[in-house]
Amino acid sequence: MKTLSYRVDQDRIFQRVLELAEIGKVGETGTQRFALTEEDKEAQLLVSSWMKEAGMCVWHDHFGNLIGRKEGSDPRLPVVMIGSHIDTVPNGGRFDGTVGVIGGIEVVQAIHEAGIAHRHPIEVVAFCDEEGSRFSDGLFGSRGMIGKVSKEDFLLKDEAGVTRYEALKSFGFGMNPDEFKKSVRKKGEIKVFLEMHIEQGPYLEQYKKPVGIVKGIAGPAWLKVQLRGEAGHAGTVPMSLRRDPMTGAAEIIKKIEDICKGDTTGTMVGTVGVIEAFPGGRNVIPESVVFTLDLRDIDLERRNRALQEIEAEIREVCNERDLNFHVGKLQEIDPVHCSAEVVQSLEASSRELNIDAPVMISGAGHDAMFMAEITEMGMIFVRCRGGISHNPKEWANREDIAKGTQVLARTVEKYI
Ligand SMILES: CSCC[C@H](NC(N)=O)C(=O)O
Ligand SMILES: [Mn+2]
Repeated sequence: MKTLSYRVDQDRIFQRVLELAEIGKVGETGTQRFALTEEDKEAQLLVSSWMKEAGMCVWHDHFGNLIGRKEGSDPRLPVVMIGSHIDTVPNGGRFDGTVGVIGGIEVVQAIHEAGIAHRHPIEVVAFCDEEGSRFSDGLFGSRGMIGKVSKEDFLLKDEAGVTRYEALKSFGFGMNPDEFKKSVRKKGEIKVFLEMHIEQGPYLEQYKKPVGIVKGIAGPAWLKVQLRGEAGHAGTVPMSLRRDPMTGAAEIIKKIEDICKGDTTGTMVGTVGVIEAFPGGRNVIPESVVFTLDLRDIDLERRNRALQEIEAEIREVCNERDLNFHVGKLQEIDPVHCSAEVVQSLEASSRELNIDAPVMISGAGHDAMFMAEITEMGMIFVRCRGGISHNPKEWANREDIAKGTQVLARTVEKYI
């Protein structure tokens, strides 16, 4: 069946992924592009040029989302939207997010170059600040697009003390956070949201499949735990007299690992990615220690029970060690299920293309989680080597990315 999927240019996709990765390059194969930075601006200009080449008009909404739109025969019809992100984690890889934006542009470019008529408008979105690397809460652009961003979200500060509001206000491209309400999309405005993304886990490689179809996305809870004891001289204070928040943190972090490892389903994961000590002297018992916790599960009840267990452990360890503590919630996102109808449509597209794509769960979070609140949502996964992600070693091969884009194209064809 000669469908749009045959027009996907795998070399053009792969070259664009590698070209984009040169912006914010770290070492040989790493990338670091935090939201609303100079690197992000350079990347947005490059991606905008590809969107225009694909026949789209391009603009930024007031949440900093980069949007390309190709009109159909009836502009009043709801949008067929494809999206992901181009911002990264610190010292990240080259494929996380970019594969979905570049793959989406490729689908529209194939339609444009083939002169394929379609009724619905198509939009490709590079969502702002998906990773939350700069302002410590993620999925900002997609949360904003569905109207779930508060004024406080604009006041979050980066390490230099710059607020997200100031970063948006000064980024250019006509965006203005004072008018963010104008950029909110309502239920009914979008017919379907599709996101293609590297799996960022080992499942597809383990089962030797190039592509997967997502049926559910685990929900992340992000916490900031602060422990306070008493600073002292590393050489003179006997161990029995110390109120050391670092050893308290070590005991708590080990208990977090035990709680997560104790989950027999294997879907509960907990990560302490950042830990800082004040004042941070090698011969000073710290006065305070701050660490982050990223706790996820596909089952909301199980995740919240684990959170309660962890908070009880924090209380117990701090009582025993005479430490003060504060647990702050940075973000809590519920797990979501993908639209059954879209999952079936993606499965049918894979079958029609003779691609054996298993249905699976996503441990990583995605912009699709929030888009599911206002429209039917589906996700396509692309195999990545060793399941490695959030790491300069991240890699997906051009054939697998092309297969994922073909499934995306075949499915988009059914909706436009
Ligand atoms: C929950 S906000 C951060 C989203 C990020 N997403 C990906 N795909 O890496 C993650 O899963 O860590
Ligand atoms: Mn990521």
